[in-house]
Amino acid sequence: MAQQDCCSQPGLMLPADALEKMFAAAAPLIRIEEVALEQAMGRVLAEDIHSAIDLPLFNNSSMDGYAVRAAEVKTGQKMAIAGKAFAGVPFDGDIPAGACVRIMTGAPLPEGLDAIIMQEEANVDGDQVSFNVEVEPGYFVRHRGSELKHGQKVLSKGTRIGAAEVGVLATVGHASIKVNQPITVALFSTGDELKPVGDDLQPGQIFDSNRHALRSMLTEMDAKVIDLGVIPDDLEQVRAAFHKADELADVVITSGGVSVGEADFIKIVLDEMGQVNFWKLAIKPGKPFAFGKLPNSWFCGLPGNPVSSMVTCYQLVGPMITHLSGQTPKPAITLNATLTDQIRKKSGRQEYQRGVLSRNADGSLQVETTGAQGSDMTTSMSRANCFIVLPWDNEGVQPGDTVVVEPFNRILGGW
Ligand SMILES: Nc1nc2c(c(=O)[nH]1)N[C@H]1C(S)=C(S)[C@@H](COP(=O)(O)OP(=O)(O)OC[C@H]3O[C@@H](n4cnc5c(N)ncnc54)[C@H](O)[C@@H]3O)O[C@H]1N2
Ligand code: MOO
Repeated sequence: MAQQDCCSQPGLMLPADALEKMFAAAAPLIRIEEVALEQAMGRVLAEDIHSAIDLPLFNNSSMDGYAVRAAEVKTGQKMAIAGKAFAGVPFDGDIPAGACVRIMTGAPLPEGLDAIIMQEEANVDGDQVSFNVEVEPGYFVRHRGSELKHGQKVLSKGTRIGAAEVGVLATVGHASIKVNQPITVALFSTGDELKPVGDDLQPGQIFDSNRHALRSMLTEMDAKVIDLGVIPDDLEQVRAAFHKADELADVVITSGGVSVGEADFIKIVLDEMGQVNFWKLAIKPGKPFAFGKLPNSWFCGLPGNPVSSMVTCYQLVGPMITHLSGQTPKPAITLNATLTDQIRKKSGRQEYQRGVLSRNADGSLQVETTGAQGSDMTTSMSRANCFIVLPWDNEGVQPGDTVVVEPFNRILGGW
């Protein structure tokens, strides 16, 4: 806060301060339900998960080969093969002294044997085998409980369940789990100029692209999106859309009409129906972002310029949805990279330039901008794989300067 008091635009917050205010205003919406493992992907755990079993559940072989008593193996000396052990079909016969068991990967280690010799080191001769190596007890054995003990915590409440977590849940035998209900978002675009994609365009009209891009981003945030379409620049219709959205969802998100123009009704209706917590931030693009409270929901008003709407959705709505969903946030990864081109900038707003991050032949990271950075240029987003983040007090950077980059996460098609 001290920074912006000094030099950024008076009264305008930086994104980190805005997020702090949003999180302080809105408590997580914890509504627990039980879902089957098949429906768990993308949900947030409402409980700690403990393993119901030791893992591995039994001593088993990590190689195809021969199970032996390590002390009995002498290089080149023949041993009798007492039988076979397969994954799912254990060997349960007697194993005379000096004998071994043919074993496959994942098969339970027969009682009394303590090591595995891989088959590449074995020389089979009828029902006997000799080995090229001698081994210690435990060799190529995966021991019961070596990964996890029964009752041990494997996943924490607040974890977003991704593919790896689904794998863990299945491994430890959880067929269903308690999760938080998804955050519902009602989304609409505003603007007389906006036509549905695919319609014929009259002079001055454009396709409503923001709603599609934002719906896609929100879906990647694991929100349940209620798409309310395009609302014309008409105070009554904007008001009606707000009421409907507020009835339906936890969060209402609009794009457009949030600036200072004569057809910008968003802030007027927010003021009238609820409260404006803040409006305008010291960021570029995305300055006119609005956050507030409606009777039943939280409100985020995104600027109409396509890039501005996506940047504010990523930088502000994303963390807010994570917070509301009860998820433990993962820290954003930032990297230092050498800039290849010049960026002109004035002090006052934190900028999110779109960049392409790559590795040089010498192994160092470099980043170039996607070119012209107009906030109407959607392709500047699709060509990028990162934001080049220039702090509010930066006054331009030159080729060869080190800059901070934020690689896109899955919400923008990244990792
Ligand atoms: N006098 C000022 N004018 C503007 C300011 C300002 O501070 N003073 N801020 C500028 C900035 S920065 C932005 S960002 C925009 C945001 O304005 P709005 O949120 O009111 O957006 P609109 O005026 O409705 O639209 C802006 C632009 O984006 C196009 N648009 C809108 N919705 C969509 C959509 N769903 N799909 C595709 N494109 C969309 C719209 O046609 C306009 O071209 O205000 C500046 N003005
Ligand atoms: O914030 Mo506006 O997004 O600079 O075009």
